[in-house]
Amino acid sequence: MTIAARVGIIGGNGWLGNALASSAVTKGVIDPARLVLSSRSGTRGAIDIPGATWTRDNGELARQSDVILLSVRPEQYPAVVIDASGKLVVSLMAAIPAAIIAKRTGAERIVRSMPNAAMSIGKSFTPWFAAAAVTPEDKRLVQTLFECCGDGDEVPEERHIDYCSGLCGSGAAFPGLLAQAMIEQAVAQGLPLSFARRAAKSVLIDASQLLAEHEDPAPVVQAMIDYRGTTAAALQTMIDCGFKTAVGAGLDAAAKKAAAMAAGLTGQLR
Ligand SMILES: NC(=O)C1=CN([C@@H]2O[C@H](COP(=O)(O)OP(=O)(O)OC[C@H]3O[C@@H](n4cnc5c(N)ncnc54)[C@H](OP(=O)(O)O)[C@@H]3O)[C@@H](O)[C@H]2O)C=CC1
Ligand SMILES: O=C(O)[C@@H]1CCC=N1
Repeated sequence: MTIAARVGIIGGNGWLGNALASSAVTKGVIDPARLVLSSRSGTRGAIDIPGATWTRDNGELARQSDVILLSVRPEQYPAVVIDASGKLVVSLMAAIPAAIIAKRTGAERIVRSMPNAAMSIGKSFTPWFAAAAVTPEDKRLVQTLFECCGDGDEVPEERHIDYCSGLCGSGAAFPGLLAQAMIEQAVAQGLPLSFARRAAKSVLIDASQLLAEHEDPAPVVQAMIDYRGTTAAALQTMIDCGFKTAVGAGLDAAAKKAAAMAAGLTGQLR
């Protein structure tokens, strides 16, 4: 699908906004002549998108766009004042509820999404929630857009997006934490740092592809436990030490942080 609508991205020079814009143009999904990007400072280190229009004026961007993506940080959103009445607004922002976006923009067709940092390498799985007024055609557009940078899927309730702040948005950082823990342990055992880094990254980037062959990771883990060897000992000990509890607490913490960020901004978002 190519997107015929005019698309505007507020925060188009940022990590996610710029990744989405450049992937959509590179894949031929958006014609750069129908793309407007805004920021306060200009392109500033962003990937150049020949043919796209840059502006510092979000009002102008809104006037020139049928679909408006909000890709500023939550704390920057109070300064973004636009009239998007009758338009589709797609938020990439953590924390900010759809009702607040609707009230501030005048739009009824609101989508909230939760990408992750891997959008910059075309590998973000991006869940999205659509408010009641969003049309089936809007939904196809949103899914097409997110497929430019990986994949996506609709979630039935808005609260799932806040939960996905941890599962999907923050989740991209979890393998790094596991790698770091493995490296620190290996170095403590006297292995050279460069060796430990190669070993941990190989496990997390290459060996993890074992999962790609299975829809459900549970049989992969179970097969290792059933083998009753060193891997089973490692896995069971990690589980007994609270691995699953720690993961659950981390996911809950991300969702709670999203709620706290939203509550902290309430006064500024009237
Ligand atoms: N990065 C991530 O891993 C994830 C981020 N998100 C969400 O995505 C959103 C974007 O994040 P990310 O791309 O990382 O953020 P960045 O800080 O990289 O990008 C935000 C951009 O917005 C621009 N900006 C700020 N204020 C305005 C304004 N008033 N008008 C126009 N542009 C403005 C900034 O540029 P300038 O200073 O030049 O104006 C900046 O480059 C956030 O809300 C975040 O919660 C969600 C999931 C994962
Ligand atoms: O860390 C953050 O706040 C952003 C939003 C969700 C994931 N990353």
